[in-house]
Amino acid sequence: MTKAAADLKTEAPSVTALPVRVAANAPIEAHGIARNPGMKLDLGFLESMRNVNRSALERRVASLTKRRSIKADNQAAWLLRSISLMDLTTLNSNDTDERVRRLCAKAINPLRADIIEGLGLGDEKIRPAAVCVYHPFVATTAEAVKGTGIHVAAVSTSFPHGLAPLRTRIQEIEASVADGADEIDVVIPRGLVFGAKWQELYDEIVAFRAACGEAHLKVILGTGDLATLRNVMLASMVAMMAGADFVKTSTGKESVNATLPVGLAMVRSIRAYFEHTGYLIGFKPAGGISTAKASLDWLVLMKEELGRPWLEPELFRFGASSLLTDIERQLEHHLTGRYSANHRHAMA
Ligand SMILES: O=C[C@H](O)COP(=O)(O)O
Repeated sequence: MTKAAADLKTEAPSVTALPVRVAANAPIEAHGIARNPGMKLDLGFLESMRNVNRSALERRVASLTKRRSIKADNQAAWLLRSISLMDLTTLNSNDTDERVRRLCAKAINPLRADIIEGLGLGDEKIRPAAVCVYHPFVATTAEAVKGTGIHVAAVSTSFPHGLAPLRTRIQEIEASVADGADEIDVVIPRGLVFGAKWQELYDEIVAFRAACGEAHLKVILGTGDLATLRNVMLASMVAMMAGADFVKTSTGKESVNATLPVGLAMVRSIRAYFEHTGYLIGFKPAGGISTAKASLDWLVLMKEELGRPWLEPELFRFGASSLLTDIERQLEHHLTGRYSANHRHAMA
């Protein structure tokens, strides 16, 4: 077994090997993580959330990404982990069933045979956690990944702006679930945050969660639109109180997508919610994460701020359309010392 393959095993904590503090206090079930049931909207708790110190968050991010970088020797294992934490995404106006089928084929076999062999992965299946598509491609995706363990994620609720009537947005969720989506990424109407309409936002997300049924709910905040980090933290908290399984940064369509300081603000909200309720909420940075190095920075942030459980697909995902290409190139470089052209790592 090569070092990368061995590291993959040692770097692969299971949810049964959680840090004591979490295992002792949180409702971790034998077969996974207890689903967040949500709670009543607690405006007093929101009020008690302190103002966010942006420069302190930026300093923390700088120290995490500079001083706690992953050693070169371990990078291959961590990059393999980044693949397994990925929602491999296509959200383009020119998506077609054929493109989506090709993307699913890539998800099922994300690495070239020579890279798998070079890393000594043997039968170890390294695959993205989910394929993420628009509603019209849910059925195609569900059919293409059937039996592989890859989840089917649909962006929903009038993505990316969330401005259709509520009933329409709920029907969209129901339609995606009926077509085979087991994860639903909803967007919030940003105006509800600007207007501090927390009750309305909470009620909408509760309705989204009900429409999801067993499908897991990821709530996209559109953080690049939210103007302040305090808005980001408050919107994250309302989403979790309303029963979100994950909070997600961005649609990939805002002018500013996932940034580490915003991610840190959301991660701190996840910690506050955990301390308040005992429930572990997932985090999905998405939009503009396209380099292997960026993915490692996010993993360092998660490990240092929330701990090992958030390096599992149950609690962490990258939403990314082109990250896999760069990771494959970096793995090839790790093996050969050379970079190949992007076209050798075709996506779809
Ligand atoms: O949810 C995922 C994002 O839309 C993907 O954004 P990206 O194309 O910038 O990777």
